[in-house]
Amino acid sequence: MRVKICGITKPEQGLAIAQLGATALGFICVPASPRYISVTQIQAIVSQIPQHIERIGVFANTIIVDICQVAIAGDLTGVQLHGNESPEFCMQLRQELPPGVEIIKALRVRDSQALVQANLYIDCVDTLLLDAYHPQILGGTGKTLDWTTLRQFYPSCPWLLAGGLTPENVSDALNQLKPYGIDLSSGVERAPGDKDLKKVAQLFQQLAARKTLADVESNSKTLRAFFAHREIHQS
Ligand SMILES: O=C(O)c1ccccc1N[C@@H]1O[C@H](COP(=O)(O)O)[C@@H](O)[C@H]1O
Repeated sequence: MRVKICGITKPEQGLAIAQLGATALGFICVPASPRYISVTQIQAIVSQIPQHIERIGVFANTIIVDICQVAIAGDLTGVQLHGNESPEFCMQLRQELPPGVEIIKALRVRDSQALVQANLYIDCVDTLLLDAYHPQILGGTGKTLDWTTLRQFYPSCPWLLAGGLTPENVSDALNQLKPYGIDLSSGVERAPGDKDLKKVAQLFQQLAARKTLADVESNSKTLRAFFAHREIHQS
């Protein structure tokens, strides 16, 4: 599963989080956010982490030329659009970004209308991300989504679940939904931009425990099928 830890501001925390198992690190490029970092700070973090870790810049209502400049200078593998970017904007951005840079469109889910809106983006982005709606704050709110409204959400492109995920509630969320990946920020923090490595470790322990359980279930299913098959052929 893809696991993005967002709002990294310190190189040593970025490296530790990558070593704990994150597949992607997120950098907030939204000046109003308490987690905002400059492209120079992004470069300092990126220089410390292994090349296979995805590097996602988070933008909101930023002009295309500025997104591209940060994507290139920061050696980003993807950009996350967390504002009111239209499908046309995403298509235009695709033309301007270096080839292979992932476009993730975040939708802040206020009601089921947001899920209808998601369909409009499927052909112009690589991945969707669903976050909670907050009237004043764009992201990093710690608010959870109403997961029951997402049970029928099966878009034809990969999607990430975000919004108030924590080591405590991640299992509950994944028992209800089957996203392609998850994205956490404030749920693994001591303060905005200051990640709590103990919480990050707890998160990966939870995910590992779920994987072990799934492996055991799948092995016992295989064994049951094997013995059933043998019984038929021996009788
Ligand atoms: O984290 C921020 O400060 C932020 C600011 C502006 C846009 C997006 C932001 N973060 C994104 O918010 C979600 C969920 O965060 P949380 O887990 O509920 O704290 C995540 O996708 C971040 O990329």
